[in-house]
Amino acid sequence: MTTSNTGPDAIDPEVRQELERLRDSIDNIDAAVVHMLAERFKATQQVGRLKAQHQLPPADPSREARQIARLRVLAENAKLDPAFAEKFLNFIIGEVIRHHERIAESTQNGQPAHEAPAGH
Ligand SMILES: C=C(O[C@@H]1C=C(C(=O)O)C=C[C@H]1O)C(=O)O
Repeated sequence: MTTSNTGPDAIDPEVRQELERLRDSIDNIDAAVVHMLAERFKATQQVGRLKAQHQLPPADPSREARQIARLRVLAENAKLDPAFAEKFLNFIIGEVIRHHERIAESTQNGQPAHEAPAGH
């Protein structure tokens, strides 16, 4: 990235200060999102191991439908686009199901369900 319309020289100092303040806030929110996602994946990995040990299927579409309905209401109340919230949750759930499939495979192969970081 050699060109940018937010380079320090081009911006009024007051505008730059406001931009920095907002970006600090965005950075804090992004950090919180990462930490919350890490906690969520820790919980879903445990669900995956439990399902594998008891031969339960990796995906549970009825649970997903309830989560999506609930999240859409939460999003609407929070003035967040419910379609975006649904897409975001589906993206995460898709990754969780892939993890559960992998845990089930390795459990069937006699390997202990190991503690790989989520997404690996
Ligand atoms: C975590 C679970 O497994 C899957 C993943 C889900 C999720 O990430 O919220 C929800 C339902 C399942 O398809 C579960 O069954 O609770």
